[in-house]
Amino acid sequence: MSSSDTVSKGVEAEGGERAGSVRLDHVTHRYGRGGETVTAVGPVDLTVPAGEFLVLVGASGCGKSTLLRLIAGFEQPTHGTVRVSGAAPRPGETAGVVFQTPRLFPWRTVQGNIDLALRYAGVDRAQWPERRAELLARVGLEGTGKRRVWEISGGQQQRVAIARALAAENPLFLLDEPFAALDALTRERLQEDVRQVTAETGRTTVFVTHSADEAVFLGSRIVVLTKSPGTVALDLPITLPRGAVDGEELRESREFVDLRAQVAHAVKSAAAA
Ligand SMILES: Nc1ncnc2c1ncn2[C@@H]1O[C@H](COP(=O)(O)OP(=O)(O)OP(=O)(O)O)[C@@H](O)[C@H]1O
Repeated sequence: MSSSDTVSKGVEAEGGERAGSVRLDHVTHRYGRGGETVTAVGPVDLTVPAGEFLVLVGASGCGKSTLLRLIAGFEQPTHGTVRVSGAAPRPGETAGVVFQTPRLFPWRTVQGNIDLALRYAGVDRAQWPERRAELLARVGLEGTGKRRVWEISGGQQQRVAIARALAAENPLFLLDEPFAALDALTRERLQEDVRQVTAETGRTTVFVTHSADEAVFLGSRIVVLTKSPGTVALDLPITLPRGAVDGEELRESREFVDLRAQVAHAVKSAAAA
């Protein structure tokens, strides 16, 4: 692992907060103005310590993406405050973000997409080849740099999106249902990759999903939201082993199966309440 990989370990940010920590104080978000408004989330109080892998789970429309967008700084809370590393989040700077679809530049090559992210992150051009190779290797895409985006599969495109989000080395990594459109096998493979990447780099991660299985496999903590406007229905630490593990073995373990059932039940109850 290169020194640049350990992005958040021991780094202090504003106000003595550790880089990558997230804090939501009494956050509510309402879309629209005047007569037509939708309260999407809140009130939510949530503290995510640096290095944690938090998974937000809940029924469709409960406000998961809205919470993620608030943490990324894409939206401002209607009430309350959001802090990342002790400061207000800045869109495009605070976090690496991966969306449900890869959102790559289709006319560029794989490496062209990565290079754009490196440029945006202010990485010295002389370092691009090394950093690019490192990022592509990290997501298992060695040797694909010169291919066009349309010449690689959907799963590979999402790997490029992950590499791009890691390029800036921010201590916070946000993923909004990144594997929802992929087949089951690719999805499981990418889950293992994300689990490994985040464990190795120590990044704080907030991951949105509908899937109890995905949540338990990935998270060191799971927050289940109530139906809209989403509030915290369940806040559950996950104590499964986090290092290098055999994914299949983990999924078959008694503890995993029990936790998955507990989370699935909580999601169902929260949606019905
Ligand atoms: N830009 C917007 N303008 C108005 N309402 C919005 C907007 N974005 C989301 N909403 C509404 O806010 C609520 C929460 O939406 P959000 O997308 O955060 O939920 P979600 O849990 O991520 O849903 P899904 O799992 O279906 O993606 C929903 O009622 C949705 O219709």
